Amino acid sequence: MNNAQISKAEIVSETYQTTGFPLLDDPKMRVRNVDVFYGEKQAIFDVNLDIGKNQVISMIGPSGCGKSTFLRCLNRMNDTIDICRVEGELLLESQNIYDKKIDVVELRARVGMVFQKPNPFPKSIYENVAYGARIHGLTDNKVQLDELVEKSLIRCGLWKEVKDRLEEPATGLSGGQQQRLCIARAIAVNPEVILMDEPCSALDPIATATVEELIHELSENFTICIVTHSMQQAARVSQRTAYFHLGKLIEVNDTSTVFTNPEHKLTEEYITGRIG
Ligand SMILES: Nc1ncnc2c1ncn2[C@@H]1O[C@H](COP(=O)(O)OP(=O)(O)OP(=O)(O)O)[C@@H](O)[C@H]1O
Repeated sequence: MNNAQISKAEIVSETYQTTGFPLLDDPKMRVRNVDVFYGEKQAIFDVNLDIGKNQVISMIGPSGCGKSTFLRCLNRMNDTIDICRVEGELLLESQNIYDKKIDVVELRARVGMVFQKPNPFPKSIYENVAYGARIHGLTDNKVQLDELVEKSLIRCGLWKEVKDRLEEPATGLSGGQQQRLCIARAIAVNPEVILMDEPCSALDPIATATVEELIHELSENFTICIVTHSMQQAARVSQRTAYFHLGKLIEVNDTSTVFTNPEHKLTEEYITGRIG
């Protein structure tokens, strides 16, 4: 066992009684005592959370409560912000993703990310999907790469719409198509977890419905963490919901429980519209 791993005994010895928060059997990711700082200012306070395998978990809460900051911890995207410092333990399976030995490029292939605004590369539709597979050496030849591009686009429901224009610039697609292309790009490298930061906020209701359906389908094979401002969206797409307030994780539970029978007064105030 190297330093990047915590022992099985340590994990097994955790219980709701010793931790004070709900634990899952065999979670995909474990977050323990995580604090995040921007310079002197603390944005996340002692967050503990288990993220279930092949589940969708939503992060909700008022603007500025730290949802995106927390999401970005899960694939070390915060490393790209100079003044940001993350403390605590974040495990993917049993590997500490903040260990010095971790290759961040590899980590971000395992824990992919889809952003608020669709951000295709200024390249062709084909190249957008093929790019990651190429840099990670996932295919041996052009035929395999073509197959991977096709499979990824089919999984995102985009193949029929783009198969005759694969060499055209991705920026020529509609916003909703671009976002599905970004999801195809993320899944082409076969990630285990996909992080989505308000993936539908720039989309119209029809494109939103398509992406939500896609999230539902993808959750059969991937673990998905989604930040959303829309409680309806959280209710539609996720099995679990985490409510954040002023940098603290106030409550995490089955989505239906959070929305119908929240444990904490702050959660109730938020879902009933008294905190905005
Ligand atoms: N790059 C940064 N530098 C300094 N402070 C930041 C930075 N990014 C976020 N913050 C601060 O961290 C806190 C949490 O912000 P964050 O964007 O994570 O919240 P959020 O819940 O995702 O908000 P929103 O719903 O408005 O997107 C806020 O006080 C914000 O001002």
